[in-house]
Amino acid sequence: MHTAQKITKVFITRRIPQEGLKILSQAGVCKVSLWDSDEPVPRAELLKGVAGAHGLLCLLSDKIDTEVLDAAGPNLKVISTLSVGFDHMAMDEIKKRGVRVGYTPDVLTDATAELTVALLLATARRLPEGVVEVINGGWSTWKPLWLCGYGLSGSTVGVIGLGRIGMAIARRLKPFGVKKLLYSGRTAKSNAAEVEGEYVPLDTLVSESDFVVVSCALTPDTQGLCNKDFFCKMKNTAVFINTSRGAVVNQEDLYQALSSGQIACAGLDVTTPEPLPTDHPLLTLKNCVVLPHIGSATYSTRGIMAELSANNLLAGLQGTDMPSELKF
Ligand SMILES: O=C(O)[C@H](O)CO
Repeated sequence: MHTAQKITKVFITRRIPQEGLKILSQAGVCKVSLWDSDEPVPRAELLKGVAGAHGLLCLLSDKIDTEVLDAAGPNLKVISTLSVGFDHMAMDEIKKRGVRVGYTPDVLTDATAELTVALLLATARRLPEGVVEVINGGWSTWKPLWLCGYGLSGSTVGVIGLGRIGMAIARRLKPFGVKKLLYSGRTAKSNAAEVEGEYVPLDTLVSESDFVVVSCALTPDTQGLCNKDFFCKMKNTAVFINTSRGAVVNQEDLYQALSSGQIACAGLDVTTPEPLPTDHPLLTLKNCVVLPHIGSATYSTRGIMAELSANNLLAGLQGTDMPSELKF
């Protein structure tokens, strides 16, 4: 008599790079169903797809809350997110249910730091405005006072959150001739000496920096951190950059700060919501550069993220050590 073999089920919430899918199919230990689209899985399909799954591979844009966990049911052993951020998941509920979580730190640090530097320079030196002027005929001649911006040489840069990505940003900015590098966060960092980083209270960072770069995780402590009070303390000539999570910023307050000249300009790779509606007031401002959350978007980084999230998932299914397990 045959005993029916228990099938290990995995649900993947989006089309992901082939590198990850290959690892899962070659492992031959699970039956994968995939929401085979570049667009987000509709909620009803997510709830259906996850039902009875042992493993879930999700993205930062999927809200993994009690409803999803209930829909998955008691089989669920592992959630692997294709992201370093995990603010989209109800961690308390996940912990209560004993579900392990994998994520993708380190592998996207360089790409995200690179993008942050690119966004900072594009914003401070007004690159998008310049490109538009060339296209629309606004470039009449070389003009001494036209399209001037702000340079890094001799400046003070303040990094909020000198973690893996914050450090990588600081390392890249220093060679531009940054005079002083301030940072703030929960604790002083022992490796800050490498970038001559000075640990200061947030207020000091905000009021003394020419460039304020937000690189902290979204937590209850950092939600809405960059608000009216914060922007009022910044210099009128200061540049504000956020590549962490949109909800760290109060966008109405940022709009006021930018439109009133309280601060010089802002570059955002993250917003609330994502995507930012095309009629959002921030998009009417010339001194605000908004990117569509592309910090980690290099071909190679996304491939490596997919590999890591597949390996995390397999380890979770098999009860072995994950390459990158989130300890919470
Ligand atoms: O959390 C992450 O992984 C980033 O925001 C995406 O690049």
